[in-house]
Amino acid sequence: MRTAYRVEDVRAAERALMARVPEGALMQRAAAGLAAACGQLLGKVYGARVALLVGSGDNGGDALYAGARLARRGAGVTAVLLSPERVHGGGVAALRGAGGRVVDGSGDLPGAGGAVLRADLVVDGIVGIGGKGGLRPGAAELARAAEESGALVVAVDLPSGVDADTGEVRGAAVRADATVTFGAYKPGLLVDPAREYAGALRLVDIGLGGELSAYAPAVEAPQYADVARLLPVPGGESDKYRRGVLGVVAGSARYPGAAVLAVAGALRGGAGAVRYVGPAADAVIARFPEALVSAGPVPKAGRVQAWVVGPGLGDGHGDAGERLRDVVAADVPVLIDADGLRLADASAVRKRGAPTLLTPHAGEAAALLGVERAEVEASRLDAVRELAGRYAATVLLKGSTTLVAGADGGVVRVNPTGTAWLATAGSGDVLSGLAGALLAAGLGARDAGAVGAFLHGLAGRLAAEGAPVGAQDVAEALPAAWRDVRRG
Ligand SMILES: NC(=O)C1=CN([C@@H]2O[C@H](COP(=O)(O)OP(=O)(O)OC[C@H]3O[C@@H](n4cnc5c(N)ncnc54)[C@H](OP(=O)(O)O)[C@@H]3O)[C@@H](O)[C@H]2O)[C@@H](O)CC1
Ligand SMILES: [K+]
Repeated sequence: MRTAYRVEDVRAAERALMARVPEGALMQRAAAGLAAACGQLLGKVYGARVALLVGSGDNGGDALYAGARLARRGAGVTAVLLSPERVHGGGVAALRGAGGRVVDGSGDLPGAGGAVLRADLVVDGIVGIGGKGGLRPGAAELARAAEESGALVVAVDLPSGVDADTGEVRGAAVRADATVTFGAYKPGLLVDPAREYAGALRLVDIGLGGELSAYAPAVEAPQYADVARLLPVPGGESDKYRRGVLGVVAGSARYPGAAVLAVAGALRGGAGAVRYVGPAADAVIARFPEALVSAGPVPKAGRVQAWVVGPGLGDGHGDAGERLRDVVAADVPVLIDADGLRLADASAVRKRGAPTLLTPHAGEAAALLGVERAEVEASRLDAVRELAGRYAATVLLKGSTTLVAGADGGVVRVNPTGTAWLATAGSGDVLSGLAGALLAAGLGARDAGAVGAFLHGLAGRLAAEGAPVGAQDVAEALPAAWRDVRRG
């Protein structure tokens, strides 16, 4: 797992560690890691033009000490100070001692902007975990100059202007090609919209690991090995029931395709068998003769270990409402998606005894929360936690960084395999069948959501290879995604 910790926990761990190491040692470790990363990105340090954007806190101190190291290796380094009267004194002295230049960036001074515009590399040390809100005007102007310069931009600890804990970007922020972060990832580096500003991530070990083990991460991103451990690979004793039989209530006369895609996601995603219940039975059986289909009712469908309900149900007219109620009342894990989210009775969902997994996209989450879609997109971590609490359910919030939160308020999983090519009609139906198959195989709701999102993202990438794909292609690529994960 790639783990990210809350700022207050990082700070507490730093305090504990600082009490045991010489003064300034942590900043020197940070600066050494930062300078090494900058050197690698530049390729050739000697003769490179480097501009440091230096704020008044320790984030600026890191930039100054790293700048001094680059200057000693022959780079031409200019520090632009946003508040010359409140700057890290030791850092300025070190830079000057190494032959670096210092200019006043607090006013409208041509020297400051010029240094940024001419730079090969801009180091963003405006603000780190001490930041509040979007960048202030002077800092925002320098961030714009950095973007216009075409230089490589390396953020120190965090891109300045993004919220470390929530991933929110409320106002101007630095857009970095790479972010060198210290001690631990911060949640905002893994979650959009902030993640998009961070570029490639590099973690510098400053010795915080032991102290941090006292805290639980706020966010974690599963890696290949984590997902491989959770894959329900059949053994010698497996039969279709042991692998998991999934019931699917999806599709309508108007939207039969949603049923076909959900069943495709389940069968390609590892279900031992799928029982489809609803009006799209003919369409399902025509495409998947291995599916067991019936028109209903749900209680007569036969034994299943989990249900998926919702994709393509439409407005809930006819028997659809009854099928939905029966599934919500079932004593097995249930995944509710799409129209099912809108139509399900919230109090019946909350009262369920077996695990529940809700899989809204931002628009659906916004409707459930009674806020604008843009608000959910701006504040995805808050939104997914809030929904999970309200529904006493596990919630998978789809999007560029898909999130999975449990009702217990614990660590939120973020999926690292997403791709914009997955933003295509029916792709969510495939995910619901896939994650439902994982529930039926016995994974808990958080694991089923996280593993489903990981495989779905990977399948999307494999199917797309940089070109458009349809949802069926994504379903067809699921076995390849499985193989990829098992190979590591
Ligand atoms: N502790 C450690 O062991 C280690 C810490 N390390 C480093 O220290 C960093 C944390 O340093 P920090 O606490 O000094 O805060 P920091 O991020 O520099 O920001 C505070 C300054 O920013 C300003 N400011 C705030 N909001 C702003 C805005 N929107 N736009 C513009 N300015 C804004 C704010 O101004 P003020 O509100 O005071 O006027 C204040 O002056 C951390 O990220 C890491 O890089 C490493 O060396 C490893 C060891
Ligand atoms: K920064």
